[in-house]
Amino acid sequence: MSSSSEKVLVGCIGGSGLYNLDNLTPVKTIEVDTPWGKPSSPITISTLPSGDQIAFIARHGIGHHISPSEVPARANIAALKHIGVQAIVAFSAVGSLREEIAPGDFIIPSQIIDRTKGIRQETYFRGIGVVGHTMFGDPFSTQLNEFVSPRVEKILSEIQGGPVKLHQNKTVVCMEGPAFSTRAESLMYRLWGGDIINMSVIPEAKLAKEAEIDYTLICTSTDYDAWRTGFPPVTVEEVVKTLHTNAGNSKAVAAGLLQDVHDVVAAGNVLTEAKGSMRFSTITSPDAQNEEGKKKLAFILPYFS
Ligand SMILES: CSC[C@H]1O[C@H](OP(=O)(O)O)[C@H](O)[C@@H]1O
Ligand SMILES: Nc1ncnc2[nH]cnc12
Repeated sequence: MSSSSEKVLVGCIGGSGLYNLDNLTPVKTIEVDTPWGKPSSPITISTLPSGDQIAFIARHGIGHHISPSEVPARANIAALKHIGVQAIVAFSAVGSLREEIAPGDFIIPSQIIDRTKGIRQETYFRGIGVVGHTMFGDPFSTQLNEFVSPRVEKILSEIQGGPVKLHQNKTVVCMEGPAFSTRAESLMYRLWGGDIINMSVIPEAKLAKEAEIDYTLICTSTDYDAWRTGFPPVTVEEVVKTLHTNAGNSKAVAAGLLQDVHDVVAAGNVLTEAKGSMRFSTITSPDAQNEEGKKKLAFILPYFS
């Protein structure tokens, strides 16, 4: 446990069912305006028992009024980066494409198949006169995934009402929604190698890469989507059945994990890949970079100022 500091190094994004971390101690909410608009919700700053602070955003807004295609992901990621966040632990409710991933299980994916439809604002590098191509072969922070996985596994093995199973190194399909998949699509995703499905990891993970933030996604399974013959396809009613238990378990995981994540970020010698990575992804020569575009980028990447 570290000594308390004022810096907010770690952000948490809550998904369906996870609209607050009320098992931590909230100290204030802050409104951050970004060049890409306002985040989904005010940012709640809470303290961990050590006194260290973490930042929380509800992806769909408090009360869940923002549909997956309309989440202001650029503002969410930019606001967190701007207040100092270097690592994000995000949560997501997902459907299972595999028999062995049961409702209630946790999953930490390592790969993504993007099935969004091009209607989301998925990059900071468009229309600004600065061209950047981020590395996305490993869409999550491999270093942060490696750091959190054993810790989440331990927390889930000891959790009240548990143990709860953790699956690692899985592939998440991100669909556009808001309607759920057809049976044919669900079967196709299985053939493609998809293990779980949601509507939110794209563009969140991509934008975190562009903002040089280590990003990991902790998923909770709520249903078997639409691929199982002889069973009805997923409905919101079915998702909601496990959402409450999953949210409780996610809060316990967050409480048990975030101090360690804060400490490893503060140590500065383990999560080494993200910082400075976009310097090498920008192909526009410095003298050709648009000044207004650079100003916008400097909100998240100060070396553009
Ligand atoms: C309520 S079912 C579909 C909805 O749930 C997931 O949300 P989140 O990833 O924010 O937990 C999924 O991505 C869809 O947005
Ligand atoms: N079956 C499903 N498809 C897409 N997103 C989901 N979130 C939870 N269950 C889902």
